Amino acid sequence: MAAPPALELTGLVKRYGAATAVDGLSLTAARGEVTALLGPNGAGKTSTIEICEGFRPYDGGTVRVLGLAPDDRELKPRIGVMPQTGGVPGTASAREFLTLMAAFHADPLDPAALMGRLGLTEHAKTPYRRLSGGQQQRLSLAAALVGRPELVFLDEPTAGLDPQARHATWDLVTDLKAAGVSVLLTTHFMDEAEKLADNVVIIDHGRVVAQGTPAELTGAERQLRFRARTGLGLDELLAALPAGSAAKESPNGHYLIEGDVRPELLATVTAWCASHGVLAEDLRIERRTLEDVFLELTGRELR
Ligand SMILES: Nc1ncnc2c1ncn2[C@@H]1O[C@H](COP(=O)(O)OP(=O)(O)OP(=O)(O)O)[C@@H](O)[C@H]1O
Repeated sequence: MAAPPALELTGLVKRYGAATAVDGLSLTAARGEVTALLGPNGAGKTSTIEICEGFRPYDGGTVRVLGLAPDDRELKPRIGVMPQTGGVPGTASAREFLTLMAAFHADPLDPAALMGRLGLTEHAKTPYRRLSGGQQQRLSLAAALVGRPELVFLDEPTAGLDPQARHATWDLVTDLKAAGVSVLLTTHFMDEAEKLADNVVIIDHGRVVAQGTPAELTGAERQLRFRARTGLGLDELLAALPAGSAAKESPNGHYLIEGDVRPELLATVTAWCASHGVLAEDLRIERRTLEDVFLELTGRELR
């Protein structure tokens, strides 16, 4: 029988008092893939991931992690968890903490090698509370990986990291995937999701608003975008554009022209703007980004 997916959530509901943080969320994360939960602050990403880790009760739906219930004791040694903050005693050094974590596992990675990989060797004896934010983050990541987990949960693994540490973390996630490890990560950096994820699940208000590979979500077509005052009448512009083009304002003040984006189309748009006294700000031709997808789906910016 085929191994169950890394994660299978159906109709997940989580309430905090009267507020519904996760509102019927369903998703499947395949084994050996990197799945990114992408969404703005408060979308329900942390609640979802903590439910999967077995740290939070939930109010409805079903949750299967490697085919098991999240509170199944058999699951603990098979998953690695990097929380958003905390989890390490302030007085423990990186070496002490990782050695302790390694002792809980049957076949752990070598803590010294892992610290080397994550640039923590120099700080091996420093108490956790004296480490910088980025170093604390990397220690949490090391702790999540030391037990050679089959599935790793990374909650905003690069929040607050400098670009170098960010790229080192990305390399590590790529290596995990190459080693066959399944990864579920949360992020509000769309470039992170685009770079790392096989499967992106865009979440807003506790619901899945879109999911697919980055390429499926963004599509291959080029488009033209600009910002200008709200309420430009687009019918006349559309009439001047080649057949099959589309022009819309969504959300207010953000204009999107879709179609066969060639030099002539750009010239038509800029000429129309000039004749209407419109300064097209941030005019750009590009492929859609996940940020654009989010904006179109929700009418809001991701950050
Ligand atoms: N323990 C709690 N008690 C009450 N409300 C909570 C609690 N934890 C989260 N919430 C609320 O639930 C909603 C979802 O929060 P959650 O942390 O899951 O979102 P998130 O997508 O991870 O956001 P962020 O990117 O800011 O971490 C938010 O409105 C938040 O204020």
